[in-house]
Amino acid sequence: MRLVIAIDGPAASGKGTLSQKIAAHYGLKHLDTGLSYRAVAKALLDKGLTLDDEDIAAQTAKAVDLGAMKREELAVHAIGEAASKIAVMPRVRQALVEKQREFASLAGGAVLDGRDIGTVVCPDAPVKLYVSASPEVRAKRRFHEILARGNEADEAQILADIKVRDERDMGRSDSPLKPAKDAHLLDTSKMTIEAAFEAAKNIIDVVAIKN
Ligand SMILES: Nc1ncnc2c1ncn2[C@@H]1O[C@H](COP(=O)(O)OP(=O)(O)O)[C@@H](O)[C@H]1O
Ligand SMILES: Nc1ccn([C@@H]2O[C@H](COP(=O)(O)OP(=O)(O)O)[C@@H](O)[C@H]2O)c(=O)n1
Repeated sequence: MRLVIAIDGPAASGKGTLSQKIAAHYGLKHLDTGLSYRAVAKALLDKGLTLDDEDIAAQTAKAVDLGAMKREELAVHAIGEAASKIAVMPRVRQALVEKQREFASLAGGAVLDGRDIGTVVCPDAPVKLYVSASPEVRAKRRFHEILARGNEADEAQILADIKVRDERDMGRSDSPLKPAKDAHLLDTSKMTIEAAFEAAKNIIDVVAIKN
């Protein structure tokens, strides 16, 4: 069966963790589309280039190789912030969405996670999940994630940054973050990773049986 699973949600809601578990369980490839926006931002920052020139950002986006993106290099907090700034640019999105759709058309199906997978990248996906959690819970998760990597972090600052990023991601005119009309909503605020995975599996299995 060719199963495409679209997973969207705000920063640190747990969509990446859930996507990896779902991909492993169903034997599907996984693409974290956030990394592609982060790769553009990092390339610009590394070269000391401005984040607000759409021509330069779009050229950089065209050169992104989805197969070469490394989470360890791109998971830095500041790169996430910069990514959401270049992600408002339509021509950056166009270049990256083209590559993401190509990935989604992989023979055996795939799991993609991001902000616009169910609404723009794969609007025909048979399974769409919208993963959320309160800003406070998400800030705490990201805070512990940074500490676990051996780095220092300020939880209040992370919460403030998450709120600004939510506003930017939900408020932009091109492909704003929102649940697709046919998305299943999964609020993980009070769920463990395992409980969120079980809830997602129950939703996906119903679709998988029908197909
Ligand atoms: N349901 C959950 N309960 C507790 N921690 C979680 C849960 N889901 C994810 N996490 C943790 O929260 C952090 C952010 O999760 P991640 O999957 O990277 O979020 P996103 O991809 O939405 O940014 C990670 O450290 C992850 O282990
Ligand atoms: N499909 C996507 C994925 C990410 N993005 C942008 O890229 C930024 C970083 O995404 P990410 O998924 O890596 O961020 P986290 O949720 O891991 O913090 C987001 O804040 C969005 O602005 C997007 O616009 N569309």
